[in-house]
Amino acid sequence: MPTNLLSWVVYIGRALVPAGSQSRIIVTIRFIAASQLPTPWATFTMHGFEDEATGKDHIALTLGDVSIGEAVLGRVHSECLTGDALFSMRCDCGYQLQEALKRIAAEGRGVLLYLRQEGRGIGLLNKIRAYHLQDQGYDTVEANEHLGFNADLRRYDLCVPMLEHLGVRSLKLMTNNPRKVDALTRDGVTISERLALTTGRNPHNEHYLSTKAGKLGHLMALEDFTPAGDVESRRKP
Ligand SMILES: Nc1nc2c(ncn2[C@@H]2O[C@H](COP(=O)(O)OP(=O)(O)OP(=O)(O)O)[C@@H](O)[C@H]2O)c(=O)[nH]1
Ligand SMILES: [Zn+2]
Repeated sequence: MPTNLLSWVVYIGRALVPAGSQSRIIVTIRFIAASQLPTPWATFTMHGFEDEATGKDHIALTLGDVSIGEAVLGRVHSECLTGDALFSMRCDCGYQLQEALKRIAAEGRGVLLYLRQEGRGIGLLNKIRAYHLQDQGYDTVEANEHLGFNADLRRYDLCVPMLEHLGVRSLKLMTNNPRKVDALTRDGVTISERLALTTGRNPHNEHYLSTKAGKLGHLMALEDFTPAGDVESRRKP
């Protein structure tokens, strides 16, 4: 129900009841505004949303008409400030983000949801604490657990109202993470296909990638990866 010209409620009061629990998480996503976003690969439309429940801002980038019937090439990307913005080679996030945008540009049509759930949901400062432990030999899962967190605290229920707002009905999802596919599907997102996104392997993230495959169930082998380029080539179209 619109409240004013720039800001209207897309979705209110979606109740999620986890199996075996009486707790209810209310998801409230409000569309705020949209603008053009030129990038080296294409000029996307950037749609800004606010999650009233958490106060977090989330973004969708779209290219082409994503509201027509067929499945849309898509990426659901969780924030990684270090990898996405600061060129970190500890993980593969920045490389995946760039590759996803390139593939959407090549297809001429697609959507990327950029979710502000840094550090698999534990936040930036706790991710730095986890990295400190990893510097001492813990792996990415052990570090989270040592800090008292589960390995992955992300949620995907907020994707549904964002995709509904954009008119996207089905995704060809770029991810190596089958648990992300399951979680999205459980939350009501239709995924017609999973497409691997194996890029950015380098000497600093090989152990991290192996742990994701071994402990977090990511469907990838190190041999599948295209190597990371240098910083210059990461920024070129
Ligand atoms: N807690 C923690 N979070 C991390 C670490 N490395 C990356 N992240 C966060 O992990 C999230 C990305 O998750 P990944 O496990 O890399 O990948 P995914 O999203 O599950 O799967 P893909 O779709 O294949 O990328 C981002 O929010 C990063 O900030 C780490 O060592 N510890
Ligand atoms: Zn990362």
